[in-house]
Amino acid sequence: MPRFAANISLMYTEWPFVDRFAAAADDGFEAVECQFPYEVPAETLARRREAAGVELVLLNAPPGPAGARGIAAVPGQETAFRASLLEQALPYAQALGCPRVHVMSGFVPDGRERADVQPTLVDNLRWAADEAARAGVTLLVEPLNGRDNPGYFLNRQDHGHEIVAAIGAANVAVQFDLYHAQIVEGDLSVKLARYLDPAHPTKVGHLQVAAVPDRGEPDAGELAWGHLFALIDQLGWPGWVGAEYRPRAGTRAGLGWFQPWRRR
Ligand SMILES: O=C(O)C(=O)[C@@H](O)CO
Ligand SMILES: [Mg+2]
Repeated sequence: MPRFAANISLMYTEWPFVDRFAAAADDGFEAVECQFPYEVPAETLARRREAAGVELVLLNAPPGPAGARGIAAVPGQETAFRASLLEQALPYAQALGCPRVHVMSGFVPDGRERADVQPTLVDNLRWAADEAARAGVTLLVEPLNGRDNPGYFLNRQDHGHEIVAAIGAANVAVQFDLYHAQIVEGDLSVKLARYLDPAHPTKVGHLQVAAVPDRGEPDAGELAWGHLFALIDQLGWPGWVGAEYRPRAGTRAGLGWFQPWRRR
């Protein structure tokens, strides 16, 4: 049965960030994920995570300068990218026992084409994969929809897998967020079956869900959640499914969808 991790950057915002591990644990989550944890010292978060008895299964590398959505595909930002990985993302992952780091590629700079900047992303991630392997971390690239993120470098699942193939490292994979994938390309059942197949040459390292179009709880909107969760189960997905949504009317009020999947 799918194992869900609460995204404590979008859920549990009624609590201060450090209290969200315990709030999620109280609701039966065995794991959480987060976006950018860097405002709180890693040691504080590690203590709070451990006290709550939940795993942290995913965090994001720093997004870069104000307004940026990552810098890994931005030519000229290589030094900043490497520093952010070595000084922030990997130390936080290690302190928190977090095995996955999502590296955001960023926006295609004005006047450039995707093809021009792709080598920057591939080179940065090849270098980063070696560093992450030493820390026992898998790096993820996530296609985001262009309606919420106009100009973002990576939008499609097949492009994510092309990037992972070009990097050619065992610890780089795609973060398959069904919310973004439905908006950009649809055909989710076929794509889940294709990319979660263990025989597929490039891997998915993490799944995420939210309703479309409102990015609320995975219990409404245009996707058939019963079908999708059963399919993820049938396909034998061994990983986590991040509940990365904005609660419509309070986190606890919206947890009805999770009750059949609670394991504690
Ligand atoms: O927006 C998403 O979807 C994510 O997974 C975030 O990590 C990007 O900030
Ligand atoms: Mg996501």
